Amino acid sequence: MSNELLSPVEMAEADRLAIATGPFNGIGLMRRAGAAVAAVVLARYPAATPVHVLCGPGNNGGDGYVVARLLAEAGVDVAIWVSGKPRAGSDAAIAAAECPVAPRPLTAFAPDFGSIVVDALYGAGLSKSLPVDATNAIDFARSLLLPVVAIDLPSGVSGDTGAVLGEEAFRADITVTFARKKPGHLLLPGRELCGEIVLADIGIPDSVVNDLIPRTFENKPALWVGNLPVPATDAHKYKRGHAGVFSGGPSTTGAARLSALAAARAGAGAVTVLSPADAMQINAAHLTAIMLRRSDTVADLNNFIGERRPSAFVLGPGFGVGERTRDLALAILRAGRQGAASGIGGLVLDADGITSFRDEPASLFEATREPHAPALVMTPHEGEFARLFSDIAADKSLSKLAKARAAAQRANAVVVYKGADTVIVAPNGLAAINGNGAPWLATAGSGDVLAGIIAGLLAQGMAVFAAAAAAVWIHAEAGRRFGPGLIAEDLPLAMVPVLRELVEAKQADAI
Ligand SMILES: NC(=O)C1=CN([C@@H]2O[C@H](COP(=O)(O)OP(=O)(O)OC[C@H]3O[C@@H](n4cnc5c(N)ncnc54)[C@H](O)[C@@H]3O)[C@@H](O)[C@H]2O)[C@@H](O)CC1
Ligand SMILES: [K+]
Repeated sequence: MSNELLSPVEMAEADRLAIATGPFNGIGLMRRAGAAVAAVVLARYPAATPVHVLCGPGNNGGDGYVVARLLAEAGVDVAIWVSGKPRAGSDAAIAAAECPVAPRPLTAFAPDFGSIVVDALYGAGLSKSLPVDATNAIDFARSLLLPVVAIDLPSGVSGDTGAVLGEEAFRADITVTFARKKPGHLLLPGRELCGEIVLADIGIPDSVVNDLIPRTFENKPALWVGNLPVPATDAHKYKRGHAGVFSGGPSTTGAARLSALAAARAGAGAVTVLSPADAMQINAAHLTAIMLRRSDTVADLNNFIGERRPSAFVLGPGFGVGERTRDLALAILRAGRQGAASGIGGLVLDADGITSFRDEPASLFEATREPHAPALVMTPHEGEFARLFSDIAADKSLSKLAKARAAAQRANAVVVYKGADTVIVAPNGLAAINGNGAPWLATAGSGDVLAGIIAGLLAQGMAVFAAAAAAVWIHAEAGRRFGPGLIAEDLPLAMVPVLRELVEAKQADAI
C-alpha cells in the first residue's frame, strides 16, 4: 500500500531511517527529489521561460537548487531567488554549491508574464507564518497569474493540518511530494492549495514506512476492499443482513427512505423502515422493496429486534430531536446486553440522532462502553460535531483529524467527521482522510444516503471502521462520477457501477 499518510515528523523520521538504511544518503535523496520535480516542470511546462525557483533556507530550498541545476542543464532559462542561506554543511548547502545558477535575493523577485514559479521556500519544516519576502513573492506571482509548481507542500501550508500558518500561502497548480502524502495534502484548505498532487518515489523503502506503523491513511479501496461483503453462492436475504431505519413523522419521512434505499443498494439483504403510526400510510405509499413496520416506542423496537434479528440501524435522518431519540439509541446500544445472539453489528447515529445528545453526551458515551454494546458510528458535519464535542471543536490548535481522533476516543465510536475532506476515525485512533469527494455531494439528503450505506455494509457484517471508510468513498465516488445535476435520490443507483468495480477488484485479488 502507498496510501499511508505521514505527518511531517514521521516523514523526517522516515527520511532519517532511509538514510541510515541506504542505498541513498541525504544528498542522494535530495537529488532524486529535485529530479522528480524537474521532470514534472519539463513535461508540463515545456515552453515556460524563464523558470523562477524560489529557495528557502532548509531542505525544501535544497530540492529547489537541484531543480534549478537540472533545468539549467536541460537548456531552460532559470532564475533563483533566495530567502535565507542554507546552513553550512547541510545537504541543501551541497545542492546550492552544485548549482551553476547565480542566486538573487527573494526581495528582488520580479517575474514576467509567461514565466513559471517553482516554490521551494518551505515544505514539511514550516513552523510559523511566512516571512514578508515570501508573502510579497506570493502576491507578485498571483498578480501575474503565474503557474506554480510547489515542492512537497505549497509554502505556508502545514503538512500536519492543511491549515495556512499565518495569512498567506502559495496556491499551486501542481504539488510534487515524496514517498508518501501528508495529512495537509488532503485536509482543507491544504488540498485546494496543492492543486494536482504528484507523488514521487525517491527511494525511501516501503519497509521504512511500515516500521513507523502509520495510523493515518488516505481513504482508498486498498484500505478496505478485502473486507467488502460479497454474497456467498448460497446467500439468502437474511444471510445478507437486515438493516432497520427509523422514520420521522408524517412531514419528514423522506430522509429515512433515502437511507433505507442506500442500505439496500449497499447490499443489505433486507431493509425495514420503522415508522411512527401516523406516518405509516405515507411510507407505505412510497416503499416497494423496502419493508415497513410500525414502531413508536422502545417496546416496539425491542419486539422488532427480538422477532426480526436486525443487524444494523440508522437513527437520526429526519427523525426529530429529543428524549425519544435518545431512548431509542440507548435501547439499541443496550440490546447487545442480551448477548451476542442479538447480532446487532452497529448503530449509525446521524443528524437529529447526534443533536439529541447535545445536553447529555455522557449517557451515549457510557452506553458505548457497556459490554456487548453494538458499535456506534456517528456521522456529524461541522455543526453537529460542535454540538456534541464543543470543547474539542473550539480548540484551534487541533486539526480536523486531531479533533475527530479526540472525539472518537471520548465517544468510543467510529466518527465520520463530514465535509469536503471527510475524516473517518476509530476509537483506537486509526484514521482515514477522504480525497475523492466532489462538490456535487453538497446536496440535501446526501448525508442520509451516506448513513444508509454505512448501515448496509454493517448489516452484512463488515468491520466497523472499514464499513464507515468504504461507505464514505463509495458515496463520494458515486457523486463524483454522476457530476452536475446530482440529487440525493440519484446516489443509490449511481453507487451500482462503483460497487460492481469494487466487487470485481476484490474477486480479482482473491484469485
Ligand atoms: N523527508 C524527505 O523524505 C525528504 C525531504 N526533502 C525536503 O526537505 C523538506 C523538509 O526540509 P526541512 O526540514 O529542512 O524543512 P523546510 O525546508 O521546509 O524548512 C525548514 C527551515 O525553514 C525554517 N522555517 C520554517 N518555517 C519558517 C518560517 N515560517 N519563516 C522562516 N523560517 C522558517 C526552519 O527554521 C528551517 O531552517 C521537505 O519538505 C522536502 O522538500 C527532500 O530533500 C528529500 C527527502
Ligand atoms: K514548498
